[in-house]
Amino acid sequence: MATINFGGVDETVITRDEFPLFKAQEFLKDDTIAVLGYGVQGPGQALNLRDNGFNVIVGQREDSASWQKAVEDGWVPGETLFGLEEAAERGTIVCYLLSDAGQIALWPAIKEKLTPGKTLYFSHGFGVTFNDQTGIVPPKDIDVILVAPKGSGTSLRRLFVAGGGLNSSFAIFQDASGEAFTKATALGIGVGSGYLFQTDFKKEVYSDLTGERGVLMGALAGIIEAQYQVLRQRGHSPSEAFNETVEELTQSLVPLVGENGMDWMFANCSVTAQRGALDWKGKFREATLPVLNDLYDSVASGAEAKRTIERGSTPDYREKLQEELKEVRESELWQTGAKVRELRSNTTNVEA
Ligand SMILES: NC(=O)C1=CN([C@@H]2O[C@H](COP(=O)(O)OP(=O)(O)OC[C@H]3O[C@@H](n4cnc5c(N)ncnc54)[C@H](O)[C@@H]3O)[C@@H](O)[C@H]2O)C=CC1
Ligand SMILES: CC(=O)[C@](C)(O)C(=O)O
Ligand SMILES: [Mg+2]
Ligand SMILES: [Mg+2]
Repeated sequence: MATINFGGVDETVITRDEFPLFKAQEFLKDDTIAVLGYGVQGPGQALNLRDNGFNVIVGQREDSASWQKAVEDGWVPGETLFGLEEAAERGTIVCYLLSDAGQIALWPAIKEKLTPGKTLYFSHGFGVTFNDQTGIVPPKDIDVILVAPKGSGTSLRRLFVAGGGLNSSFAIFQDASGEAFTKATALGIGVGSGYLFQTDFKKEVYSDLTGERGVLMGALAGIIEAQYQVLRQRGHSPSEAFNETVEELTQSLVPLVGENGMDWMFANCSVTAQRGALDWKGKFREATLPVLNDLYDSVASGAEAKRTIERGSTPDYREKLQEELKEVRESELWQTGAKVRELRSNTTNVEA
């Protein structure tokens, strides 16, 4: 366990240097890790764990497209791929990676399989933190832990395959065995994280729900729509509005932020751009602060959880989501994006 100073604040972080993969393999060598759910996190985590040498099985609804995907990924029905309840029965560590609404529906059946000595693993603090709404109250005689990769399961897998990894936060909710901490560490290293940041279930879910509804997804999508709309209404062409709102952001500027911070991105832009950005960022901050505070209140009151559960529990929730995504995809903004993406000059400089 290392103490690392982040901007003046000390935090606890576990690193792969102090807890190498062989130690994780040794610690979990007698365990069967059952990954329930094969949506986005399920495949990422199950495949990384399998490739890292752990005993992994997958549980998924038999009549689903994801079952087929699991078969294509090399999980063998009756050997390493089972129905949800059977996988939970066989696993000593049950990774509950159904959608947060799906976890509620399956809980009564899965709870029965969580016999003393087993471990229940989440990648989100949702089910346990909002248990007044989810009904997810784990039995007292099991370990309950969390490892939450800080990104999409798709990235978790892609970065692993490319030889890297994605960091995770981790937390302990219940330590019946006295070994929950080591177990969470071993699993975090197992799914491919090089660094594990300690948190608790409530902090994980509050920050995660705020982040994805805010800057990471909701605010990003909203502010892009707003700027595109202004440029279009002021007479700019779709390609010009898109290039100045999205293409330059994703292709040029955000990678520079990721590489070396905001001031580095600024420093690689013109003095004119820097002057304007420094003058305007305060206005944007003040304008969005009330919205972000509303958002946090809505997360903390349980209202976001309530809405997620209600909307996610209707029989046609996937179709409805698809319709909403289709509307986004078919908007002028994102149709322009599709065309602009085709024109990326990836190969221009290598052609004769
Ligand atoms: N999507 C991501 O990359 C991330 C997800 N998480 C967390 O990981 C967990 C899993 O999330 P995702 O992979 O996004 O889930 P998902 O929405 O892709 O669903 C996972 C699986 O649950 C199944 N499922 C959904 N409703 C069901 C029901 N009523 N009965 C039986 N099965 C059902 C689906 O068929 C699918 O195989 C969640 O707790 C989520 O918050 C955490 C970090 C990132
Ligand atoms: C990818 C991730 O970490 C999110 C955005 O929080 C999620 O998919 O829930
Ligand atoms: Mg997240
Ligand atoms: Mg999330």
